[in-house]
Amino acid sequence: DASIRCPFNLNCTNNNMKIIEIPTYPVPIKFNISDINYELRTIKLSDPGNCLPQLLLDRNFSSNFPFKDYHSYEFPRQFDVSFFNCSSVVQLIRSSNLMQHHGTQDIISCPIYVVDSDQETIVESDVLVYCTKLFDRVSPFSAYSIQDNRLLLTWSGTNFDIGCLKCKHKSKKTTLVILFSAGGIIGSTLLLLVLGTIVRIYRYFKMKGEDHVRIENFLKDYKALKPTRFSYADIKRITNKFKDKIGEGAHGAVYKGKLSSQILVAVKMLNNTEGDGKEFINEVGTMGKIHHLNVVRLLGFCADGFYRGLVYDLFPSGSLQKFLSPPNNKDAFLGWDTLQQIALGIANGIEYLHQGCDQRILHFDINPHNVLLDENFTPKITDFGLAKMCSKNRSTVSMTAAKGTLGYMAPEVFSRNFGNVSYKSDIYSYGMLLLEMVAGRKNTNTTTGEENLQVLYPDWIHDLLEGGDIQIPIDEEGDFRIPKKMAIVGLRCIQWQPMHRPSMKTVIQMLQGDGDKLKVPSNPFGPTTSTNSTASTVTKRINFELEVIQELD
Ligand SMILES: Nc1ncnc2c1ncn2[C@@H]1O[C@H](COP(=O)(O)OP(=O)(O)OP(=O)(O)O)[C@@H](O)[C@H]1O
Repeated sequence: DASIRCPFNLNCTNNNMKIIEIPTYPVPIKFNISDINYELRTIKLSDPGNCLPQLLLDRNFSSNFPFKDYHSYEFPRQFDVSFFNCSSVVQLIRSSNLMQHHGTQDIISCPIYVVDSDQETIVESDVLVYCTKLFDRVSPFSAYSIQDNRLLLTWSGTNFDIGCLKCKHKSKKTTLVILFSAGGIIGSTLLLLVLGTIVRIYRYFKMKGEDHVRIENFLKDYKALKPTRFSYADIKRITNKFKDKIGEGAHGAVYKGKLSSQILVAVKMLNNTEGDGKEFINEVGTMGKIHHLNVVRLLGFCADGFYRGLVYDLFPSGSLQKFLSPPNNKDAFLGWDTLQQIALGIANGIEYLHQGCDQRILHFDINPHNVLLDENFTPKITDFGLAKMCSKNRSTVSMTAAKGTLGYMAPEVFSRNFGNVSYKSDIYSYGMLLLEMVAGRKNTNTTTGEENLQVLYPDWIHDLLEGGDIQIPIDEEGDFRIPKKMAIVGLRCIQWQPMHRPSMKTVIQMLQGDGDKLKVPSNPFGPTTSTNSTASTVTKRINFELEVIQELD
């Protein structure tokens, strides 16, 4: 009766064995049926693998188990049994050559032994000399039945009858006719279903695969985003004992190195005698938070005793300074399109520092040494030792010391007479950098010796813009539009009054436009101004004390 759920399945094997499959946890259990006696209501079961204890070892029998042990008198009766692992016996017997005498083949194929838990010894023959107890169990079968591989079970309720029948096969012809008529429809439906399922499974695993890759990449990036702390020993290993020096800055030497992940890095070791570590804290604190295409990534740092180091991505092309080519050096000239892209990249980086983070970051040392270029000439702003974080709501910052590099330092940073220190001070430095990119040379006069360098107002730019005879690097196309645009933007950025300088957002818009409508700002020194009439002072980065300026814009 289809409405009655059968608590077991019966099957026949090819060699006429009757198999009963009964649900158990975690997988169903299968027995051979050796005999059924309807008068006594007994069924004899055995393990096809001839190792019933092993078969029962991992199974749990629910209360719905359809049979009970014939040896039990009340229902439901449970037996306390103990399982033993006697596999070590086999080795013992093997080594003592007792195996053949005692026919130990059965023991080898079935090393698990079951006894009633209250039985004191399990040694029944001299074959079993040593076993390890596995565990005690409550079992629906007695130890005696299990160990004999013969379960004699009984049932309550209606009788059932089983036997193995030979299935009659229909003739091939009939089968073909049926197959052709019904199979046409069913087959195509099935085919569609199968195809649909395959596509779904494929999509599912593809999506899962993509998810997995996405998560892995995210975790990798997330890990990489946080700067790692290295010990001095790590740094020595990374730089191969400081073997390859690639440069020297005001605060220490820079070495080439390699992380274990094969990533090439630049390691800047700060002079440990210098300062109170403020620049180090500044750089790690600021750069650890910044992630932008146009800002160098701080991969890690070292603060180990007196040693302080910073680990960055390596940019083998070096700094932008190397690519500021004088007009007569055509080989070093990058071309105006590339220079414009570099200018835009730096502007984007500064805009991000000014607007893109929770707090506004003022760099205070934008200059061509502090812009590194990757292999695609993508600029990366670096050197955050002088950077300052401030609230975006405040337009000005207080400052106890002038800081920056001369030639790029805004007048208000140099002297309070020129106005308030603010994000506009970075705009000034950027403007100077732009003009140097146009001219292919520095806006400082080195002819008077290093100790007496002069900062020049680039009034030659006005000559250029007014069509004067001024030398700038020339492209193959001889197109002056880009250098002209960059020059006008540069001039607007270096206005003396911070309020007359544009924001980085405007700078980016101006650089992205074709520049036709850009107005040239007036020359603050007038047409008669000599290049030597502007402020001059020492060239190195200066850091002398000034009054605290608490200005409001
Ligand atoms: N991440 C880097 N990849 C490749 N070269 C680098 C890297 N960082 C610095 N350098 C090179 O190392 C040299 C020294 O750099 P560093 O930033 O210490 O000094 P600087 O910017 O030239 O001067 P200062 O520290 O006074 O501003 C420079 O020539 C620079 O090109």
